[in-house]
Amino acid sequence: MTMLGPILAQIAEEMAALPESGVSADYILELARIDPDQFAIAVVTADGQTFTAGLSDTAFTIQSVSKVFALALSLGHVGDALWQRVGVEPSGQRFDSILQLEQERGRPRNPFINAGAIVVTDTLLDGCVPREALGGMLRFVREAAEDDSILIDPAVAKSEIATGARNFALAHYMKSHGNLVHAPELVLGTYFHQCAIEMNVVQLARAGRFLASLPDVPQLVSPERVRRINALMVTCGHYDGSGDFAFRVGLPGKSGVGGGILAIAPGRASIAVWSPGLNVYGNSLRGTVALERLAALTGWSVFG
Ligand SMILES: NC(=O)CC[C@H](N)C(=O)O
Repeated sequence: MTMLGPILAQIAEEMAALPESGVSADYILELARIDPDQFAIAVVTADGQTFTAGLSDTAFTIQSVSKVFALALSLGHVGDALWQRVGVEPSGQRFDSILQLEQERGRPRNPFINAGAIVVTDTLLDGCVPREALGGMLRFVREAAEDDSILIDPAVAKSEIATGARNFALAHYMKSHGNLVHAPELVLGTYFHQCAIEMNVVQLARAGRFLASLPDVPQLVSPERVRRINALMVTCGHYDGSGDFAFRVGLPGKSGVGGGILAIAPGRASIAVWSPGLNVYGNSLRGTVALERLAALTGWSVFG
């Protein structure tokens, strides 16, 4: 799409002029001190072109966007057996809620809330130590992005361990129901490091190409699994804000509390946005508005 350059420039300008930018995540100290007004967007299209606007060189931790890559990897390891331990329904609750876990006997609603992602990471530790599991995860995203420079930010992982009491509560609760095989400390150590994978928007958009089924990119997952991951991104990718995101944007998407969002226009483009200020659901405020504008200006909504 030839007009994409000017469209992205226009969106970046509009985002800078928005009266509000939201608040950076406050429960992870390393994220709390990041300026919430920053903004970047990158779009990789089916013909292999990359378009950007804003701070497209600035790296951020992908946080919960990593749940998409972890899910793809886990399905490769354990296949559909995963769905015995994790559901495929939206939770309608905050990303770190413990509420449904007791009612549903330690089986998380879906793989994109924290509890579900912790189970997914547990499966990645079968037969290996955390270092190896993280190595496998990094290899996967590097291969997806065709970029070996992608790394983990250890300071953010460490900072999250320091304030991770809620995630420890979720892990221990699931362990009590037999839905965690490995020790909570090992699973969460791995999970926090996977959340601290650092990328800029170009790297993230490239890493998402396999989900958009773009031609001539590494196809790391079968078409059937790509379809299902996209379905879960629509229904669960933004926690209790998933309905709002589908309504406003109309693309499969996954957000992270670092302010990144990966959005997929199937067959057309892989899109990454970043703006650290969050809305009430804990999803990037300007990132969501930017995607809403992009979908409106391109007509890329999957709902026509
Ligand atoms: N929404 C998110 O991005 C949450 C990820 C974050 N690492 C956490 O576990 O709290």
